[in-house]
Amino acid sequence: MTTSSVLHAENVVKELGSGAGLVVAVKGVTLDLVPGELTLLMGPSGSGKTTLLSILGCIMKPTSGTIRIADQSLDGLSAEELAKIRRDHIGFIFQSYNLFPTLNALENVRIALDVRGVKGFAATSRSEEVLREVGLGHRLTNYPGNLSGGEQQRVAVARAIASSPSIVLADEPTAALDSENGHAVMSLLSRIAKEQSRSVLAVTHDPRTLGYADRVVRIEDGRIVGEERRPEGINAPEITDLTKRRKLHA
Ligand SMILES: Nc1ncnc2c1ncn2[C@@H]1O[C@H](COP(=O)(O)OP(=O)(O)OP(=O)(O)O)[C@@H](O)[C@H]1O
Repeated sequence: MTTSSVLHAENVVKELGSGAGLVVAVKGVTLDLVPGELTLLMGPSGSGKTTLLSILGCIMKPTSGTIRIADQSLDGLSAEELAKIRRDHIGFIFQSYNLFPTLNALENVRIALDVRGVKGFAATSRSEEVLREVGLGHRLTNYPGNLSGGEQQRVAVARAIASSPSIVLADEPTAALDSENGHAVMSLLSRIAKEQSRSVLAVTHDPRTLGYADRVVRIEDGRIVGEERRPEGINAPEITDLTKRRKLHA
């Protein structure tokens, strides 16, 4: 475990199914997430990416192994205690955005604060603030049906960061987006990691995302088979360019 690690997973194993259908989806994964980095988790279909993400996000308990988040071990915690860790430390972003269709952009973000006990004016102003941060200050009252896919995913990013989690987990965040919106969302995730010192981990198959990564972790058949660090600054020109484009489209 590194001293600055906000999440440490040690020798995590996850079995799914039972009897003849038993699958060992994760086979002894050790992984650290540190602030300020965008890490990509890449691997073929069925390699255990979503299962591992669910365990790191306290959605699923490992069969064995340990997870520490913000220096707290998750061993033996009840479902309620895990839910509290999740609420306090983790923001999620999904491939299909998972917005409520009957709530507007502001309300979709506000609801994430509401479940954390932030209500009233504080919740509204924080929701506006994060929607502005993701370039959607002019779309506060739009419903998901009246937003593009890229805009919906940016609402989902705003919702994920509204409560200032130290860890943001994203499952295929660009899979449903066209090229330009995919780049804009990755640029945003990179910015969230760097400027706000969060640990962002994104599961992806998408080669367009590579230029934004600080680190790429490769998983095959439930095991981490490789890890590369991207040289400092490799993505800087692209991000600058795409950030400008994002602003133009905002
Ligand atoms: N509920 C389950 N019961 C049994 N096996 C399961 C279950 N869920 C997933 N699996 C198996 O566990 C393995 C890992 O699945 P997982 O969804 O984590 O992979 P993935 O890398 O995210 O795949 P994809 O890229 O296709 O989403 C696969 O072999 C899958 O078939």
